[in-house]
This record gives sequence, C-alpha cells and structure tokens, in this order.
Amino acid sequence: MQKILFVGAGSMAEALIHGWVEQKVIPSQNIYITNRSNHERLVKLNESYSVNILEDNAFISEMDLIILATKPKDIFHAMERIQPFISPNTAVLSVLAGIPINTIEEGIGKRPIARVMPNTSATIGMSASGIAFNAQVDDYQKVLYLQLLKAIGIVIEVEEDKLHAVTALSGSGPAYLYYLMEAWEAVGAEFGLTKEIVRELMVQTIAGSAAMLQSGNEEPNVLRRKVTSPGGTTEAGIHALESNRFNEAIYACVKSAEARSRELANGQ
Ligand SMILES: NC(=O)C1=CN([C@@H]2O[C@H](COP(=O)(O)OP(=O)(O)OC[C@H]3O[C@@H](n4cnc5c(N)ncnc54)[C@H](O)[C@@H]3O)[C@@H](O)[C@H]2O)C=CC1
Ligand SMILES: O=C(O)[C@@H]1CCC=N1
Repeated sequence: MQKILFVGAGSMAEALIHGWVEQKVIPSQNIYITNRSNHERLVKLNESYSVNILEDNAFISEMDLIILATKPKDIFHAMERIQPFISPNTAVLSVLAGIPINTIEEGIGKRPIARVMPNTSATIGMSASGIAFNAQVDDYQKVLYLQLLKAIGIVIEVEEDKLHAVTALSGSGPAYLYYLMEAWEAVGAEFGLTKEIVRELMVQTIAGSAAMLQSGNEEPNVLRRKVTSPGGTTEAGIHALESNRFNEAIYACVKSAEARSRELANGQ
C-alpha cells in the first residue's frame, strides 16, 4: 500500500483520515500528517487514528500521494516547504477551496494533480465530492483517485471551473443544513419540546425527505405539493418562507459562496 502525506491536519484532513481508516481503504500506518506549527493537533490525530507524524521533511520524497489540506491562503507557504523534497512521481490531491490546479503546478511542478471538493460527511462515508484532473493524470491513476473518493461517499467528475459551484453547493452545503437545524431546534425549544425530541424528529424528517428524493422519480416541487394541503399548516409555513424571501436568501447564499471561491482562486 502506498504512503500518503496530509499537508495540513485540520478538520477536512481528519474527515478524510477517519473515513479512509474506518472504511479500511488505507491502513493508518501508511498515513503521515504534518502541520505548520500545531504539534498538539498532530499528537491528537496520532492518538485517535494511529497515523504517523512526519518528523523529517526529507521523508516527503518517499510519498506516493500528497494531500494538500491547508487553508487556501496558507498553501503558498506549504508548497515552498515541500517543493525541494517532493519526488517527480509523487501524485497530488488538493482539497483547497478555490485554488486552481495551475497554481499548484506553479508551486510544485507539473505532475498528476486531482482537485477535489469533498465535504465533512467523508467522516462517515457520506461525502458528496466533485473532482477535476490535470492532463498528467492517466486513466489508471484516475481510477485510483476515484476509488479513494468513492470510499468516502459519492464522487462526480466536473470541469475544473465548475468546482467553484460544487464548493458552494456541496462543499459548504453541510453548514447551511446545520444552520437550518440550529434554527429548527431553537424554535422547537420555544414550543417546550426537549432538544432530544426535536433532534430525533428533525433528523428523521431530513433523512426521510432526502431518501424520498433519491428513491423516487418525483421532483422536489411535486413532493412539496404532496405535503401542502390547501388551507393547511404547510401552506401557512410556505407563505411565511415566501414573504421572508426564502428563495432569494438561498440564491444569495450559494452565489456568495461561489463568488468567494472565485476570489480565493485569485489569491484574495
Ligand atoms: N472544512 C470543510 O468542510 C472543508 C474544507 N475544505 C478545504 O480544506 C482545506 C482545509 O480546511 P479545514 O480542514 O477546514 O481547515 P483547518 O484550519 O481546520 O486546517 C488547516 C490546517 O492546515 C495547517 N497548516 C497551515 N499552514 C500550513 C503549512 N504551511 N504547512 C502545513 N500545514 C499547514 C493548519 O495548522 C491547520 O491544521 C481548506 O483549503 C478548505 O477550503 C474543502 C471541503 C470542505
Ligand atoms: O468554508 C470553506 O471555505 C470550506 C470550503 C467548503 C467548505 N468549507
């Protein structure tokens, strides 16, 4: 099995490590992690997943795959650090929002590079990931990259430029849903329901609605209408959403995230 190094050991790195180790896709002894300065964090991940802490930059040359998982603004410093050690054959997978493949090629040379936008549900094998490749990735390597991503959820190949939209929809998407859930829990509490009861009802409602959409041939608006009795409770709720400009809020949310991804691409 190949050696894999995570450059940047934050939330997304942990989600991928958790998913891959749990799904037995990569043995933890083959995984190496490094950060700029937060050694405590490395020790914590070492204790939780038995992954190795990279002790010596010279060892970077032995890696088969390097995963770039710093914040976008930190990637330039990180690439400067690894560039002198990285071997010509080492493949790269970037999960950085916004950062284009050609920026990575400029930083660490032309080599097989996959730009991926996963989400934190990778932790439980439920990521929805988008992926794009540079021309150096051959068909055999493509299959390997896709296998890695499929082990932690679904993966869809898109044109590189469309990864900005994927980032705004499914990369950030879990946060929008958690935000909705926070509001749902708060209003449930106002009705005097316990947090546990609201949580159970809400999780099942969201999972059930997603499963209905996934298993049937019906569009969301058809499913919505089936819930909405004329003069009933849902209609009253939907009217309130409309008068509070729900659609506009969702458009603004996703468009702002997409625009921010494009800004990150330009180093802003
Ligand atoms: N958190 C999420 O839901 C998702 C994040 N991403 C992308 O993943 C990347 C990481 O995000 P998070 O894990 O949330 O951030 P984070 O802040 O939790 O982790 C980033 C890590 O990089 C380390 N780091 C900073 N400079 C470094 C350097 N020069 N060399 C090595 N390590 C360095 C930091 O110490 C930190 O541990 C970002 O580029 C983000 O766009 C992509 C999809 C989803
Ligand atoms: O907020 C961010 O920039 C990253 C990318 C997608 C999810 N988190």
